[in-house]
Amino acid sequence: MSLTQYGLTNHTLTSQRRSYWTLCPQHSSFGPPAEIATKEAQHSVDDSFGVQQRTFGSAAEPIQRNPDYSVLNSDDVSYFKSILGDNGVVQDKDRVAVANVDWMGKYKGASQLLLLPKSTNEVSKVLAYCDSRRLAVVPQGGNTGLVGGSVPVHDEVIVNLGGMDKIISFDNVNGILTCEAGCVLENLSTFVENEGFIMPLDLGAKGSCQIGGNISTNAGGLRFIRYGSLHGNVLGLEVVLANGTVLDMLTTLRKDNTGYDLKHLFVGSEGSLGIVTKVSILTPAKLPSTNVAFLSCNDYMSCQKLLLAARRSLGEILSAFEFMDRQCIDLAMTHLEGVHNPLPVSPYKFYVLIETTGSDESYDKAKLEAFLLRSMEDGLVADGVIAQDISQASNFWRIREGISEASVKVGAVYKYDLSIPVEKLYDIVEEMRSRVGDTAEVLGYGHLGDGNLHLNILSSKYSDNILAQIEPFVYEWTAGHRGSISAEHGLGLMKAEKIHYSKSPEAVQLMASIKKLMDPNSILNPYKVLPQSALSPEQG
Ligand SMILES: O=C(O)CC[C@@H](O)C(=O)O
Ligand SMILES: [Zn+2]
Repeated sequence: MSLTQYGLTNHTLTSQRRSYWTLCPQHSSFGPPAEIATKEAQHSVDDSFGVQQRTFGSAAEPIQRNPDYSVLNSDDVSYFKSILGDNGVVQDKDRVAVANVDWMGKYKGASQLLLLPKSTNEVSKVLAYCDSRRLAVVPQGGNTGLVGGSVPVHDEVIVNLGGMDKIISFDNVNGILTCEAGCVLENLSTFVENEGFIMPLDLGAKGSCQIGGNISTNAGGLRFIRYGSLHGNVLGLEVVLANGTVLDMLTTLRKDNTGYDLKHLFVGSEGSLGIVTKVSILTPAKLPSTNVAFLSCNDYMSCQKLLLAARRSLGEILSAFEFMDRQCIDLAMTHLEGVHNPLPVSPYKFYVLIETTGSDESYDKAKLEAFLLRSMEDGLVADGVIAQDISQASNFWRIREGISEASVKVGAVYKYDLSIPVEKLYDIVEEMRSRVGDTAEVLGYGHLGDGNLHLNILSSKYSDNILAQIEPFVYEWTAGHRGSISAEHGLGLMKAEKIHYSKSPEAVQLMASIKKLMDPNSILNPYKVLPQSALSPEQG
């Protein structure tokens, strides 16, 4: 038995990951890619503003607009212009339309106003005003989310942070970056790499997503297995609260046990408690040797065993362990340009991408090669290839990172982002396949090393029938296995009413109390994260 392509050249694969979701050319620092934004309109029910929209992928009836919110008027617009200037207040229908819709074309609001603040002070003035007028606000970063969290549901004012994109400082002794929230992740990556460091997170949307949005959604991504979550890597934040108060928690200290660590409230609360305006984040040292292998396995049990073996054999140099089923590879080959299957000889059931990153090139290579040969001898790996150069490594990553992008090209996609104990993780994919039969294609992939499954169900168009096969089954099954219905994408609009599948009534009630304390007029990102019933005035 041997690897299809075996042996590494002297290439060191350091910056092999390119960005696949690019900046929106029209708006340079925010919004989904323009071609996606245009295509999105095909799925929307109604393109006109001010009409209640129905969003797809949720079995629930459309959420009614809360009549307690004020309706935007011309005095409001004049006030915003006095704070942000004419360029910071966008009413142009085409530009607002881009910000109203998520990149999948699934969630679409009816806002008539997009605000582009350039400083914390401007965000503070905008929020203080909106709070006093009770105008609802949706904070927005790169708008690459998957749960409808970053677009309005009705006529909320959109506050996009893309204009706040300055790097404030970099401590190159400790690797601590301080920057504004609107910095695009890929730009930060390039910046810190030039200083000899890397960002602790990496995701397919890096070319558009912004660090403030990453923090607000507690984005996980491809480096989680090695560097852990943003709760660990974010050292400090500056946040503007709903009433305009600026909360300065922008510490760069590694250790600080003075009272409650409030920053954690804003990591993952999806802009519902405040708007993140500045960030300090720990960046790990960039290591000189990176290797990427693309492998196939005949069954899911082998993938699991391979993960355990990788943890044991590769230890600290393991930096990614991603898996995808055959359906994902087929999808990627059909819809992504310029990629090829590195293992085309026979179709396997599962594919695994393993990356190692370390400081000793010959040691790292030898370790990975020995591990792969042993895994083949043990029957865990059916076939495999180690990237010989940067372009091969890019191709491997392009396949894995491109699945999400390819999935929206089919027509309709129902996306679920689940944490499930690894030994059960693929069971739900198979059960889902037998439920939907040939009415939809079911894909399973994700961050196996973190127990995070991305379950995508694809069909040519959205249908209530298919949705009824999926929900509530997917949530009940996950809850029954003590999993999480949102591993890394957040709850947004899609799952706000489903939180009870993963959190106890007491926990939801405490969250609602925190929300009411911090945003008593409920202006920040309404209809998202928490169920409407928990936030009603009668509750608490
Ligand atoms: O689109 C999805 O379902 C997953 C997106 C992203 O989290 C990924 O890991 O590729
Ligand atoms: Zn993911």
